[in-house]
Amino acid sequence: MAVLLTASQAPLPYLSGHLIDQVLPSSDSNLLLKTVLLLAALYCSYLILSYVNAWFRLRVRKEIMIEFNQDVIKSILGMNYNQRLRINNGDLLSRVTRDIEQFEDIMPYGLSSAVHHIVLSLVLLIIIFIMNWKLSLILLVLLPIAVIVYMRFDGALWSSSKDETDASVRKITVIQETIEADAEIKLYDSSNFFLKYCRKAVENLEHKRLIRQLYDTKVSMIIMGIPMLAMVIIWYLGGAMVIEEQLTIGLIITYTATLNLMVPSLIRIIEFASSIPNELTALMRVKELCDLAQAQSEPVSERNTEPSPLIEAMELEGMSFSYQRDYPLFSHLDLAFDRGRAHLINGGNGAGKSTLLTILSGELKPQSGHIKLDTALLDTLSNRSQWISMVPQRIHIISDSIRNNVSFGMDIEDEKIHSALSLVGLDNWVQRLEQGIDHVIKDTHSELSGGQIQKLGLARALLRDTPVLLMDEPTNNLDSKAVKLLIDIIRTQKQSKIVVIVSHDDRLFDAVDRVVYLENDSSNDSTRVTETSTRQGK
Ligand SMILES: Nc1ncnc2c1ncn2[C@@H]1O[C@H](COP(=O)(O)OP(=O)(O)OP(=O)(O)O)[C@@H](O)[C@H]1O
Repeated sequence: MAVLLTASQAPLPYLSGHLIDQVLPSSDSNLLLKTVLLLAALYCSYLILSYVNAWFRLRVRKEIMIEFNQDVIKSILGMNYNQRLRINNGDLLSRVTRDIEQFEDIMPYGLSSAVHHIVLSLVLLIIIFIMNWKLSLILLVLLPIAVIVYMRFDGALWSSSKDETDASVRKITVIQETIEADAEIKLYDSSNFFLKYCRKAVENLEHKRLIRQLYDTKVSMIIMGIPMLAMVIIWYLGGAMVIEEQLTIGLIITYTATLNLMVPSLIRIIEFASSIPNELTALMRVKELCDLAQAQSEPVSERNTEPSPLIEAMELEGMSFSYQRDYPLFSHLDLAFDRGRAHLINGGNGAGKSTLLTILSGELKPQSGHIKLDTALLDTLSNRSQWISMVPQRIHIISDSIRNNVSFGMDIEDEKIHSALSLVGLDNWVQRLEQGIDHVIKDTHSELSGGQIQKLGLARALLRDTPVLLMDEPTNNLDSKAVKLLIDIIRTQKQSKIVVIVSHDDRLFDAVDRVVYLENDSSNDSTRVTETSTRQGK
């Protein structure tokens, strides 16, 4: 369809020249006016055709890009924690967001645009060749020169724009780091150092920007200059041919109109050709990511009998795990957590507490051993979220309503959301908001306090009401009133659930029944459970 539309646009310059040639010899000014009006109508129809063509291509692109982005997100979500660790989450994020925008030209929309320009240029060339091959040869010689010059500048433009992007990312990072380190900058009186640090980044960016904009100007001069040169040559040679009666004025008009149509198309074709290597690299990187997700997402082989909702115990059997091949963090660890007690995991920094909790949640897979919920193996359960909920150390708030932040995809009645919010002490805050739980958190960084974020994460986990509740440093950012609420929550929850908490906070000791100490074993570098104390929780 797009090719047909394009091909129908190409004879326009010829038609205009031909009509002028019919009119001029008659010296009839009325006929001239009519012909010019007819030409104006033809040009209008050309513009309308161009619009329809673009509309058609954009519709196709919309459908394809929605599906494509969905597939990429699905692949990313299909990755398990271990795969993400291998790729490195930060890298994953920047790779996908940058790459996915980069290869639009080689997606069908971009391809159809390239095909449009190639077809248009080819048909135009064929028509003018049929009209006069001598003059067309001049165009054929000039155009490759234009292409070579343009590509020379386009390459430089591309690398300078890349330099500018890098410099811009660096500047943002520096400013972000300065904001984040604010307290320490003031504490260590290092404002001057940071001012210099920022100045250097901005100077670098501005320098790169200057170079790029100068290149930009040169390129646009060339883009304008080459067709102008071609036009002058056509007028001179064509004029001479008109004097010798080898050519008509209408044909010169045809040539200039052809040139005007062809130059933008040729530039687009060159841009397309020069961007292909980068776009292919971006596409391959996204494909590699999707393949990795598909190849490594371990299929749930044998489905196990699901445990009863009232799980008695969660057990680790001979569990070994290491982030780096030769440095095992856990070696053949056996550990059990039973229902009716709150278990606190304590120990030094880096002992592996958060890792252990992530393994218990099923997010991180140990290299060997099993995690069992009663007799059922955790990694064979069809729906982990039905059994386990977790308050992680870093809670992610999305720019959406409080309702969606707490329900997080669950279809749940307002009443339950309100009662979870009230359990964690957020009810007064929500009541003060005009929209209540429908209040949209626009700026997740500045609108909420650290404590509110922590409480939202807690409400999110409690709402799930699963037989296993895991919490990683749940007292983070909580004031003493909120810690008391949390202690009440732990005492209530442990009656019907397995509650495992990782914390350094002494205030939680009274709320738990058992403390498991993790300690680094210097003899083999792995972690061992050095003490398991049973205490009387209240
Ligand atoms: N993604 C990772 N890649 C490689 N090593 C990691 C990763 N996450 C944690 N580690 C390492 O594993 C060890 C245990 O980390 P973990 O965060 O589980 O300790 P922790 O006991 O929770 O520490 P803290 O009390 O400081 O929070 C540390 O040596 C840490 O450097």
